Amino acid sequence: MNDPRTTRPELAHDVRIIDTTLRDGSHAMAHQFTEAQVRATVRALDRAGAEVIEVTHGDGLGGSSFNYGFSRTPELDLIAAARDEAERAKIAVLLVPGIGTADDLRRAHDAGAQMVRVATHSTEADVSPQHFGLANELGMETAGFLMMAHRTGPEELAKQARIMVDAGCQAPYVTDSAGALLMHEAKARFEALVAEVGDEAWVGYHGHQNLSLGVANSVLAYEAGVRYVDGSLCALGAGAGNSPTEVLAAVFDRLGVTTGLDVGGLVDAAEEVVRPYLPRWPKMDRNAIVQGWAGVYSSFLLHAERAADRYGVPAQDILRRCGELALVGGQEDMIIDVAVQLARESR
Ligand SMILES: CC[C@H](O)CC(=O)C(=O)O
Ligand SMILES: [Mn+2]
Repeated sequence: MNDPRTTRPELAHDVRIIDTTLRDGSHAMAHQFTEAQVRATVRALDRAGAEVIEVTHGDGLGGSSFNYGFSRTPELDLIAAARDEAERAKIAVLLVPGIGTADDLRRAHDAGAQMVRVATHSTEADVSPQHFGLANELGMETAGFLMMAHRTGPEELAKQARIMVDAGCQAPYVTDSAGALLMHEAKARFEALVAEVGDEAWVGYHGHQNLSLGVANSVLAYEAGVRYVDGSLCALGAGAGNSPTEVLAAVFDRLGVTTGLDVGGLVDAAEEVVRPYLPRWPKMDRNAIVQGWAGVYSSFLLHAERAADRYGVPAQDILRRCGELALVGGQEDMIIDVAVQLARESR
């Protein structure tokens, strides 16, 4: 019988930075990327040495919908455009089982995607095996997001990573979707995953800047044996954004940790390519800080701000209530319920 476990890819550098400007950044762009923006961003990242560039609707394949927000440009067109522009970089897609389907993954692969990151809530890895199986059949590289990792302790998170790796995942991730992990909490999770699967798979870290700890946690991650680290140009991502790719490259360079990235090229890409199309610079404003503080899924930010306008209640109150209710990714429709409830309570 075949061992379903795959071998992890060789690393070209000490750490592999995966850029998610064109996927997590889609949340901050309200999913309005144009093909021209995607092409220009891929070109700049590719020239600056990016090894992997993720391109998908913010909520992953199939995310373009009433619940999550419609894409301006079909994601398959964006994936194909990215593939067309990238001379060296691999194009990755994200898939949340239940939002995206096996057929979405086949179509993304046909459009040029070479890697898939399968994302589940941090206690739900058991919904991922069929997608890892398909990715392995298609010959795609794989990674697995254990989302909202602050809500699951190190030991349980490591067990979830084990489920993913046994299903063919090459790199399970500590995914700090809420940007809530304090440094000691992040470190404990990195160490637990590295101890559990580190002989067979790479461990990854995906950070958000809501409490301004994405870059610091990335350094701790590397020190703990994590080898895939996510970033976004200009931090473009949900909530206060992701760890900025250009800052990660500069910090790792100062530490003597090789990434293969050209810091100057990335700083230029951030300023000259991404900054001009930013609807707003992702930052630690009141609502984003509340997300990190209350442990709320970063992707809820724009949904909560829209509900705040519509129902006349502060977005920060909506977000705090989402935290109290322990809502998870996929429960975006509950944000409206929360806003309606808060509006009633304030009458
Ligand atoms: C599935 C969407 C989500 O944005 C994935 C992610 O980046 C996270 O959980 O932080
Ligand atoms: Mn994210």
